Amino acid sequence: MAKAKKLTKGQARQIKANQSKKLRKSTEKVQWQDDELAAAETGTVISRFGQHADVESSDGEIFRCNLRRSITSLVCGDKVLWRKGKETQHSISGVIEAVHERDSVLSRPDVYDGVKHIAANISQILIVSSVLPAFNADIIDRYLVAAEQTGITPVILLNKVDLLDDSNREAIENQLNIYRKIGYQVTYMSNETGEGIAELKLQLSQHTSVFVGQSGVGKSTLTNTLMPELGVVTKIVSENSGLGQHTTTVARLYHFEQGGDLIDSPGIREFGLWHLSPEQVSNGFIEFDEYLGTCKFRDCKHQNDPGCALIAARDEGKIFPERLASFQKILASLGDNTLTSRFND
Ligand SMILES: Nc1nc2c(ncn2[C@@H]2O[C@H](COP(=O)(O)OP(=O)(O)OP(=O)(O)O)[C@@H](O)[C@H]2O)c(=O)[nH]1
Ligand SMILES: [Zn+2]
Repeated sequence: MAKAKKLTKGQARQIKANQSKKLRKSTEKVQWQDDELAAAETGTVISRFGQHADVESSDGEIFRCNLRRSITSLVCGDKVLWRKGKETQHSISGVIEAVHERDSVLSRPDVYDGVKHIAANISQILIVSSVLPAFNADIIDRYLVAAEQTGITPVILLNKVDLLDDSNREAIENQLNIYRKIGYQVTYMSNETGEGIAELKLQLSQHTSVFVGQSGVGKSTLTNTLMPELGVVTKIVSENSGLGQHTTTVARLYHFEQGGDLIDSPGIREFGLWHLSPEQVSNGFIEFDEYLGTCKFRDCKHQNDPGCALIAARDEGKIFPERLASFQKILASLGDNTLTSRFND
């Protein structure tokens, strides 16, 4: 397990730099008055809408808040210092004063800002795969790369195991065993039979999680299985906010009954299909770490290049051929944007 959690030095540095930048920004600009400081409470942003955000107080009440102008970045999952307003105006009942340092942040490329943050303080990314649509290790690898880049622990779920049969079982199990050997946790489950659901509930408690994975693997069904009351909650928030449909497109944090939180939005579900750089792809294959940088040529493309350390490692049985093939395929696909272009516009 330890291996799956490991950050490359570059990733750790980047995360640290981003975090201290963020903290500096949020503390520098806030001029605290003593009475304001005394009245400030800690809360969690459960949803962000334009200039407003819904903050959940420590006792579980939800307050719609304005943001201090000094706050430059605020997303679902952020821990904040906030104050109740003196009176409620236009359903606004508080002010967010400052944002706590983030443990992690999910981001996506953005044409205007370079990078757009979408959710903070996630501690676990669950990559959902399934038997139908057909199990696809290349897509899992893309999600793993994206997850490793954030420093958040990825876990692999195989959903719809009720559809495993003699025609597909062996191939899928072999592939998933590769991930286990690399150090990833893999859970088999089914919304249909309930297999693995109890195990999954345990896995979700103590964490703020997101479900990612290609369309049709069963993310919505799974969310409903775990949170049958979710439909009701979404409806209440939509009605109160007056923002109607928009509320379902922004990220929102939900609590699991048995403990643990889920942050969900269509944007988050597509995480991992966004553009990746060759460096991110290399760092995302964690078991390649010790071989990277040791190829004969510095600009080795790891395809058919002479003296490629990755190819040598594969030939010596030190890395799985399936993973190297997948790595090569992802690298080769970075030029053609068929998978990423619709998320980059
Ligand atoms: N046999 C079987 N079918 C399932 C299971 N879980 C979900 N499904 C079915 O798979 C289909 C797709 O499920 P969704 O939950 O909509 O998938 P999704 O990942 O949310 O898809 P998007 O919303 O497009 O991202 C639905 O018809 C579900 O009923 C399962 O465990 N077994
Ligand atoms: Zn190489």
